Amino acid sequence: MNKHAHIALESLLSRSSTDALTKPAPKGEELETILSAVMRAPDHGKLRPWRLVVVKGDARVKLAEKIVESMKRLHADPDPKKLEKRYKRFSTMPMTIVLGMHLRPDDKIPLLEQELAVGAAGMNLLNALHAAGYGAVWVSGDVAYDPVLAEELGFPAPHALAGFFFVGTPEKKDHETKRRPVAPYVAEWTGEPVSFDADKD
Ligand SMILES: Cc1cc2nc3c(=O)[nH]c(=O)nc-3n(C[C@H](O)[C@H](O)[C@H](O)COP(=O)(O)O)c2cc1C
Repeated sequence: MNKHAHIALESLLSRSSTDALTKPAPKGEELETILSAVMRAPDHGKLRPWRLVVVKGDARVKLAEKIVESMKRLHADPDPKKLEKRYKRFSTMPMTIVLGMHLRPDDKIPLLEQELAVGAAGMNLLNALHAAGYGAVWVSGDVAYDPVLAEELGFPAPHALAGFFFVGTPEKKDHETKRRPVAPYVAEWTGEPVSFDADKD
């Protein structure tokens, strides 16, 4: 394996999520390079259904307020502690990138494939952030499926949100979590239906 392949694989194999994030978050040209990784996501029909919304600085507080409003909309009697926790997370994370989906329900490309392409874009974003030395975590929660919040962020139906990426510098240098072996999730098909050790009780 050549050196570049080794470095790229090491990066893929060592990524793990963290929400223990501090400043700095990427900015300027470095951020643009990282975001460019979404343009390498596989994409049936060249629809490019992913959209990235960068939320930083004072706008974080505005987003946190919208998140709390969404929670109040979705729950008749929301737990004040949960409201406070979510407000704090969204208002203090160094940066949040909202991953939106620009969906075309009438296109010949099935909606699921459009959503899968956005998922692949999200994965590329996480990997690019990690490769550049930043930390991140992809979160959703029911607010991610609130059409009113989606519209407030620029995604009126049929467009929607795929989630929120908290982005920053990992507080712990070695935050990497243990990687599970892949063998239980792999099978070779030789003519009969396969089964996986991962699915055995
Ligand atoms: C679409 C999507 C939504 C997610 N939403 C949440 C969430 O709301 N809260 C959470 O703790 N993890 C959520 N996760 C999982 C984390 O992003 C992360 O993958 C998980 O904590 C495992 O960490 P790892 O990426 O290091 O394996 C979500 C993942 C995906 C793909």
